[in-house]
Amino acid sequence: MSFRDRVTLRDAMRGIVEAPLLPLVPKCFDYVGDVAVISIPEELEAYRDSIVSKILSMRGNTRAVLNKVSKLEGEHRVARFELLSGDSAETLHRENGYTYRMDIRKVFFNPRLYWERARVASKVLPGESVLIPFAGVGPFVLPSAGKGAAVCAIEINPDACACLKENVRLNRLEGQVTVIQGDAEYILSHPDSLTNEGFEVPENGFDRAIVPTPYDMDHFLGEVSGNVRKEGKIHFYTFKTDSQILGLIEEYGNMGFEVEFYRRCGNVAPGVSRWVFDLLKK
Ligand SMILES: C[S@@+](CC[C@H](N)C(=O)[O-])C[C@H]1O[C@@H](n2cnc3c(N)ncnc32)[C@H](O)[C@@H]1O
Repeated sequence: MSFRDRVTLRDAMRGIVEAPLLPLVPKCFDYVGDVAVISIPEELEAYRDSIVSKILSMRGNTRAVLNKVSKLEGEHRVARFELLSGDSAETLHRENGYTYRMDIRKVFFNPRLYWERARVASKVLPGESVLIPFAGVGPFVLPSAGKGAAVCAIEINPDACACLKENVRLNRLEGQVTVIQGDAEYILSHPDSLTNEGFEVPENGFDRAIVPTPYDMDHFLGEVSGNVRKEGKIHFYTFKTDSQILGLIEEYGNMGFEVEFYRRCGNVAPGVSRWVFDLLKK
């Protein structure tokens, strides 16, 4: 069956949900491991059970269904969910050859970014030192370590940190990853704290930084840059409208970076997209 032939959830609910409400049924939903994750609009409250039954019938091994009831919230960037089916939302998710244990009710994870993460990991070279602040459960960390880099990962959410440590073990990458729980802004402005945690910072700075920046933390680029060596690389994620991009390229040039590549990696709000910039520090 080709992608075009695939039956969407909305198609599958035709004849079950009354016609005027059908456009409100999401066309698709995500899987994190064997947990299906959907956002059911309030107007479809009366159809929740039938939507859940349909989702469970669409893929045989679905163990739980989560309904996302809020946007990402707070410093940890975690949404609120209702468990509509199943006993637990803890799962093992496979991405780009690595296994991640997590419960997305406690940690941030977006399965749609798998291609972008593979793209960035493909740039990492064996023996590099790589800094990854805002590391989450490790989707940039494990593939970088798997390429033979020495990775320093910083994450503030204790639940995400615990998952990240377990995921490093699960994928047998213990020798190559140092996980530090704490505020990346504080830690990078006090480089001694990296050494105190057992990470040997290269004398001239990291070879590479991968920065999945949360909203409103663009100022963090300066902090990261101070920890990256001259001619080192920074993969910087930021949320912007199309009209802001040209100005941003100029701004990065003025900050002493060469923009080697940039691309949009998904919409996050009307008119606003997540962008990645591959920067070379001059
Ligand atoms: C957008 S998520 C990205 C997570 C992960 N890199 C991924 O792609 O799945 C941002 C992460 O940064 C963490 N975070 C937010 N503020 C932080 C801070 N000041 N220091 C360290 N981590 C922080 C959040 O807990 C969250 O896990």
